[in-house]
Amino acid sequence: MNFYKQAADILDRLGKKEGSIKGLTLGNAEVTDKKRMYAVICETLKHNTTLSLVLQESKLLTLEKKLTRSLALLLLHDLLLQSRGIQASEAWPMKQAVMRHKARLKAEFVKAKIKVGAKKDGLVEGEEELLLPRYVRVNLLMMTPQQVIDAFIADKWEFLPAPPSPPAPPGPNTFHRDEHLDFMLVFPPKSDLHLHPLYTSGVLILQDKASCFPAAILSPPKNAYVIDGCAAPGNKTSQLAMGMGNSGKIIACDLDLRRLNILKRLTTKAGCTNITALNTSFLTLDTSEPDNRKVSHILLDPSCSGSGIINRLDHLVDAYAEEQEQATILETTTTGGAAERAEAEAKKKERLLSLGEFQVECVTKAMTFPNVRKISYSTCSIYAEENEHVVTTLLRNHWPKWKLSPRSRVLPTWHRRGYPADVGDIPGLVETDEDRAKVADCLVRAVPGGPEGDLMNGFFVACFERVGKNENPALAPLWKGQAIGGKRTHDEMDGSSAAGEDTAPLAKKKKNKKKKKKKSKSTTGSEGNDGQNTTHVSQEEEDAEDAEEEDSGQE
Ligand SMILES: C[S@@+](CC[C@H](N)C(=O)[O-])C[C@H]1O[C@@H](n2cnc3c(N)ncnc32)[C@H](O)[C@@H]1O
Repeated sequence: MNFYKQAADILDRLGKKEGSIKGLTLGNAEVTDKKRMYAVICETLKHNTTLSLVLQESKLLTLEKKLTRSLALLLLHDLLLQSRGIQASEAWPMKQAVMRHKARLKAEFVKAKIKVGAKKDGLVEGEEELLLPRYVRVNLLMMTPQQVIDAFIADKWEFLPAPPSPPAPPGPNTFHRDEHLDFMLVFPPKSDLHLHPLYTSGVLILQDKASCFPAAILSPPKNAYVIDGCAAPGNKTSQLAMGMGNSGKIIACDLDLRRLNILKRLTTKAGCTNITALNTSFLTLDTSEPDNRKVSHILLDPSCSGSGIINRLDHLVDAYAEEQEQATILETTTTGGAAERAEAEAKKKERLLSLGEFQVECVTKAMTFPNVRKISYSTCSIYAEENEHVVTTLLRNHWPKWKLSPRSRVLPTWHRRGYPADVGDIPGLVETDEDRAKVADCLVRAVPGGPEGDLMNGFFVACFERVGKNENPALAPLWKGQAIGGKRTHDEMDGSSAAGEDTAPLAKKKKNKKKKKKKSKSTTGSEGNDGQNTTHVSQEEEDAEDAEEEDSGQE
């Protein structure tokens, strides 16, 4: 099939949410030049607003009836943004259909750029994401934050003693430590550290701040047996290994082999030696297996809608899908449009409910491990259906055997908590607005973007703890009668719950409890970079892209 026709077909399928960019390009057996296809699709989506404006103002689709919207966007992309122009024979009627209007299209493009730029503070499309700071996790297995700070200062970067106030990304060539996570440094938006020797050697890990919350909250002690149930591409797994100083054992499960292979490469690069990667469903793990019986901590970051992600191409796909839908609706009658809209809404609701069911299933499975004491549950979704509603269902089904960790153990200084209005009633446990507020206070949320947002991706974390044998179930919901964010109650400190662990940032952890020493167990394997570098998307870039930013796991 003609390259552009195939690309147009992929754009149409993306618009109908029939797959992900990677799945439909890199993972598509019918595509011959996968890297070029991936690049063209990404670039067209990035410039979609401008190109759509050109399409609209030039009336190209009315003048050239044979062109479809997606094909026109792709051809406009190459005509207007690529120096080599449209890569097709001059005799191809679709190329001719566009070239007939070349002068008009170029003029509309100049106007569209100004219009789009003016709307977005002078930024061109796709760049608003770059207003987010570049968060960098220092890999404590290799260096201390201070060593990294010194290296950047020696490199002529200015170190700010405190984050800007009011919160904003650091200015050009300045950086600072994060105020909530000790191992995190914050750089200006657009900082490209991919070629920095500290990045290439595995010392710096480019990971969104919110994505560091779950492992920091779970905070398994040294020598623990831990499962990362939906682990790939592995940023949180490597953060767990870092916090545990490579002791104990982490079983990292993922259903998707391609993503699991990325996990192996990235955790090997990060110097992690206590990870066993399993290409299997977390839901089918045998809880009676000897290692699984020893598991005390489980991190669950299951597939979700990814609606909180703003610095990935996913949001461009969402915007494109929405625009496609609007374009279709405009072509229908008013009644038809309303019906289509209602259908789209219903589909979205259905999808969220089904994701919510899967997420409840994952945490429920985690609760069946005989010795598990603490489970962190997270999503990069902004929707209550995947967040507060999931937590409500789990508490409804499992209290008083399981409870929520109180705010004092769940990033106590983080300001953004769950939404009380989205916490559901649970007879005997959550019945009043006050109860709802207290449940919500145990939960962590991050609002995507800025300046009203938290300057990171949208995120949600809840932490469940098994109620200890000697605990009074009536006191189990720790928010009942307890000052939120205050000192630990006697009940929390009696050692029978999972409360014994501190939840301070991992870098600060200093324990003097006696611990049995265990040898580090198996590794992630020794797969190195497979060296398939190409002009557009190298393996390294793909891995980094997968791992740097959280994604919906729908790929
Ligand atoms: C949101 S992503 C995880 C991101 C990862 N925690 C990280 O920080 O890099 C969700 C992952 O869950 C995986 N997944 C979905 N269903 C699964 C299952 N039943 N068992 C194991 N993994 C699953 C997907 O393949 C996807 O890689």
